[in-house]
Amino acid sequence: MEDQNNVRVVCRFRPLNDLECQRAQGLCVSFSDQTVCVNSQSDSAENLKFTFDKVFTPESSQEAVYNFAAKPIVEGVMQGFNGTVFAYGQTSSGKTFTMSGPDLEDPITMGIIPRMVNTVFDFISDTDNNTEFTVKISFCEIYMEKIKDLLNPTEGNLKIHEDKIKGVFIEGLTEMYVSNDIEVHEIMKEGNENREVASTYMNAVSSRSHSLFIITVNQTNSKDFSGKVGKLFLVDLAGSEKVAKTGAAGLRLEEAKHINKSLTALGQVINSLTDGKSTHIPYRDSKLTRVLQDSLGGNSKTSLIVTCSPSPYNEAETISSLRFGIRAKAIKNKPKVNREHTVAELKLLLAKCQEEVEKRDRIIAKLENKLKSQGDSLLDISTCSRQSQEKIDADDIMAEIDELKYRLEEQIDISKKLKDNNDKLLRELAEIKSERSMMIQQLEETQQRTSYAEKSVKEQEVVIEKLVLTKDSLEKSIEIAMKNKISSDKIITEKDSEIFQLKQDLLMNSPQKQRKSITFAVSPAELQKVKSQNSELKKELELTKDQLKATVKEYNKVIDENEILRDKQSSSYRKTETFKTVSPEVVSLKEEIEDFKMMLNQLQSESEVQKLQINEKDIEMLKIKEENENLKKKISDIQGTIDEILTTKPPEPQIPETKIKSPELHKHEENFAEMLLAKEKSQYEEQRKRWDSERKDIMHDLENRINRVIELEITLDLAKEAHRNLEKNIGKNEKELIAKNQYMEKYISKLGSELQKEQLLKEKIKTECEYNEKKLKEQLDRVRVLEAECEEFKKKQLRLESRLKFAEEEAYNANNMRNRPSINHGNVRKPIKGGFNAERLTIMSPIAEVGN
Ligand SMILES: Nc1ncnc2c1ncn2[C@@H]1O[C@H](COP(=O)(O)OP(=O)(O)OP(=O)(O)O)[C@@H](O)[C@H]1O
Repeated sequence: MEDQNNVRVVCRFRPLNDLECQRAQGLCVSFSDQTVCVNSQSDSAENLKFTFDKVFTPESSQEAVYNFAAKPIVEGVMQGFNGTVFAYGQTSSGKTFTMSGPDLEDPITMGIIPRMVNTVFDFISDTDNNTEFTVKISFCEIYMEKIKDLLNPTEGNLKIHEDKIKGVFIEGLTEMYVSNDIEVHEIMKEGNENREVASTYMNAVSSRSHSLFIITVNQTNSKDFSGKVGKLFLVDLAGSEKVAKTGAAGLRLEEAKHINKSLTALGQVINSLTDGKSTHIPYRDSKLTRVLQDSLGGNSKTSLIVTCSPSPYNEAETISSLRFGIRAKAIKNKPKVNREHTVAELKLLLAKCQEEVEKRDRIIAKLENKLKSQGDSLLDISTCSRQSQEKIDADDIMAEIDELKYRLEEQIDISKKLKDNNDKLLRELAEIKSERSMMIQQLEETQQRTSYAEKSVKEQEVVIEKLVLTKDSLEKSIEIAMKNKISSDKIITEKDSEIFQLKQDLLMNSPQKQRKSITFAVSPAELQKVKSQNSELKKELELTKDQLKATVKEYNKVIDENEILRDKQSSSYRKTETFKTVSPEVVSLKEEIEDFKMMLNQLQSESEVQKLQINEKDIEMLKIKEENENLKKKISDIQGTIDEILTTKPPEPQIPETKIKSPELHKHEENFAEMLLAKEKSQYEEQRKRWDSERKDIMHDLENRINRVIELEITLDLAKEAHRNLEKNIGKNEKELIAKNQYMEKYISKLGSELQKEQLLKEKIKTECEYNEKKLKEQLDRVRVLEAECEEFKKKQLRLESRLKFAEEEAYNANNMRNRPSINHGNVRKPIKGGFNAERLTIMSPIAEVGN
């Protein structure tokens, strides 16, 4: 039964919402039964008219929409056709409202899907009990080009496949057997909770994916074992949206891009299907079009509900949706009943054929016998004609028998194949079972290892925490030690400079100033004071040094002068000697005395100057005692010489014996000589007195100087002692500091090495941790893989079990064709016999098992 069938397209307008009421006044559309007229608000645009199979106004009920747009489709499904109902429209136009409705169980507001489910079960309950039904449901969504199983959300990226028997299908999609509408509602609710929805400016609960609700109805007639299967696709498309209006950003924007892209692909498929010239239909451009391949231009009865907003605010989107609907209306599908030839049905057919063959064989045999008994002569024309007629019949029958034989052979082949397949499946099942037990064992081992690894990771984490704490405290200690070291270094440097300064001062400074006891631990103010004192002492020392130099210079000068004086004295002495020996030369002697006097005067004046100079310069002498003694000795020599000179009587002038002097002349000469002598004597006395006083002064000065020298020597000794003490103290402190420093350095190096060790340990633990984490991750991944595999195996096993049971059932059915007892396969399949009306809403069976 094949027919060309256009896609039924209806259009539904929803009431205005709050946003639209705020944005614009009134409606932009007017309706008739099948026509929508868009009264464009913009001056440039002309009014547009669109004709559909039906137009539903904002006042239209859910039931009305269902009855027109969906009920015929579900009725077709119950006859073995494939059916599709899908809703298309801009975001917030009412697709979900139309397909699901706000309440699945509210008879007024429930949408197309729950109504269809009701229709399916109504149909089953209204059918006589010779037909057995199984109803399976699947629920998935296409979100960002990935197919997610809403009944098993762990399956997030299912693949689409196609084969000759099944057509296009989603591999691995969960199919649940259901036996009543309440179960379906429960499963739907569960699936809806897994859907991707989000709030946008346009819709508080906007679907961000295309959802597909699939109902598969299998029916088998228990009389003729004929079977048929109808598949119903109920599609709630995601809404096309203008990003500016919905305010989509980030993930919402990505979703919007995918939604719009797949809807464009849908539009292109519809264009290609309807333009009359395309040879290629781009079904593979998106998952949506690929899944809906049969619904669009294929083996399906399809209804499209275009949902629209009547507001001028959404005029452009409404026009676009209406255009889409108009194009879709032109799609022609080729729906056909999906018959299923069960083994039982075929065997029944075969048995019938065999019966017929046997019957015919019997007739032929009878005829042949008759022929033989009557002989060839009895054959007349009429017999011939009857025979020929019978022969024709027989030929037909033989042909039919041949065909039946051929079909029988085919069925035997199929049965054989099924048996082989069954055996293979059994073997697979056994393998899977053993594999599964191995995997469970592996899983247990892995879990054990994982728990060990977790435990060791925890322990290591504790160790790391402790180490981190130790490291922190060590770092703090090091910090403190470093600070101490820095301050110690600073103190050492200060002390070094102080020591150096003090050493310098000690070398240069006057001991007097250093009498003060110098302690090591001086305050900065004291230090400053000491420094200033030191500089003063230094200055004083410099001055003293200069004075000493000057004194030495003067001393040398005095010595030189004394030398001159002695030379002069000796020359005077030599002259006196000459005077004694040469009395006749009195005149020249007088002259010489005059010279001498002058010289003495000069000496006197020079001595005066010297005295003045000595008095003026308060020079301190740094001379060792020997030099003083020498000075004293020299002075005493001078003194001796002077005394000698003074005590020595001048030689009496010798009168040459050859020349006889007169007594008056002689007396006169004697008087003159005495006078001269007295004068000279008084002069000598005077000079001696002066020299005495000078000597006294010098002696006094010398004594002072000696005292000063002694004093300086004492000060020097004290200073030396203080220096020694200081050195001792400094040495002691220095030693302490050095020891302290060494200790600190040792401590720091120890801490450093400990820290290094800790860091190495930490690094080691870190790498171990990383390694363990990696291992753990690997193990977890492995566990996950194993779990997934296990899950997969479980599923496979279930599928195999169900297939096996199905095959067993089929085999059993085949063996008990005529007297078939009813089999209840528990939770694998849920065969529902037609006419179960009384039980329908009262029995709440457990959610059916997965099947494929
Ligand atoms: N015919 C209607 N009567 C009353 N309210 C409606 C109707 N159609 C839609 N609504 C309301 O409009 C809002 C948006 O509807 P819905 O969520 O079904 O839009 P949608 O097309 O599925 O949007 P999206 O594409 O964003 O998922 C909902 O609050 C819904 O209840």
